[in-house]
Amino acid sequence: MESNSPALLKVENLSKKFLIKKSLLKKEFFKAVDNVSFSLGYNQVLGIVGESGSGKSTIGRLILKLIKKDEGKIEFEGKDIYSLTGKEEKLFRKETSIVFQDPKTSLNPRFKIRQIIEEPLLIHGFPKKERKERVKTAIKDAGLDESFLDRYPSELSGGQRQRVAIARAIVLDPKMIVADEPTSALDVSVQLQIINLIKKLRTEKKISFLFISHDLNVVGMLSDRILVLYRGKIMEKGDARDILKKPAHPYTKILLDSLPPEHPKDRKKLDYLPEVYREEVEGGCVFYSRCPIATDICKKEPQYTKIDNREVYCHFA
Ligand SMILES: Nc1ncnc2c1ncn2[C@@H]1O[C@H](COP(=O)(O)OP(=O)(O)OP(=O)(O)O)[C@@H](O)[C@H]1O
Repeated sequence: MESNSPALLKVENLSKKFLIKKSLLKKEFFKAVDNVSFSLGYNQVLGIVGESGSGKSTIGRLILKLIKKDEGKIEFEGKDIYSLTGKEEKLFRKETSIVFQDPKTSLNPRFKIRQIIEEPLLIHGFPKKERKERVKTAIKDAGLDESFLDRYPSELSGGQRQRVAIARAIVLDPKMIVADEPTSALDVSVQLQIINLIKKLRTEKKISFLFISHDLNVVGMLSDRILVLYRGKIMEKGDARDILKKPAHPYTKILLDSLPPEHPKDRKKLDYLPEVYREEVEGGCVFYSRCPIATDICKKEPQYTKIDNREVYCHFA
């Protein structure tokens, strides 16, 4: 079930496959995103969680039109993003932005911080005076003082660099930011600072975030709703607190149980879970081979079951 607030972003049946092998006789594709639907409300944080390769970044890139979808529909403020042209397209680019995992590689090392933050304003044709003001405001809003503007990325710590990446992402006053593993390259204490900064921007600037992470603990700290992804498919989506308190899908349970033991005391670590229990079955549940509770019924693909405020891809939900 989606939230009751009107959607800023609405994604319906989104799919994307990548060509992985091509020979004279046939082409082989890999389904990175498989029939995914969700929405993101105004001033909300939606967490997308799943292990490496589950399709999280591909979803992020699809909704920002950085890559092309194969199937499905993506609406931003009620408009199909693939039908935008001219001014509307430009506005969409202005109102959406991205923060990547590693600020070391995402910031141009030859640019001063001032130039890095100013670049989107130049692209969008802002006059000089306004550019200057906006750059100052953005760096302050990202929690750094103006003295950083004359430095280079190499002179900054990892956390400071990520603040610069965030300043650049907010400088055009976007409505939505895709934050793709923004804390994964940082130490735990710095991670918390960045999470708090995102919370602040959401509250004070009313920015919605699509927060992508492999770490359910991190996602749980700031998301209103969570979408759990496995091999491109949604396993479970719903209210963050509900999911963290009572995960309904066996995969979500594994993600929760594999969090460090100092998190809720009663979590036992499922070290005994083998990676693969059984052979995959074509046309069956995508989690079949790794599911601790699968039975023969799981050789058939499950439908999404709606329970309370949640949708779960499991025969046993
Ligand atoms: N351009 C591409 N060509 C071929 N395969 C791709 C391409 N981009 C992504 N993939 C594959 O699609 C799958 C999903 O990748 P994606 O980066 O979305 O996963 P992820 O959940 O974000 O994981 P990670 O955190 O490791 O990036 C992976 O198996 C990846 O190898």
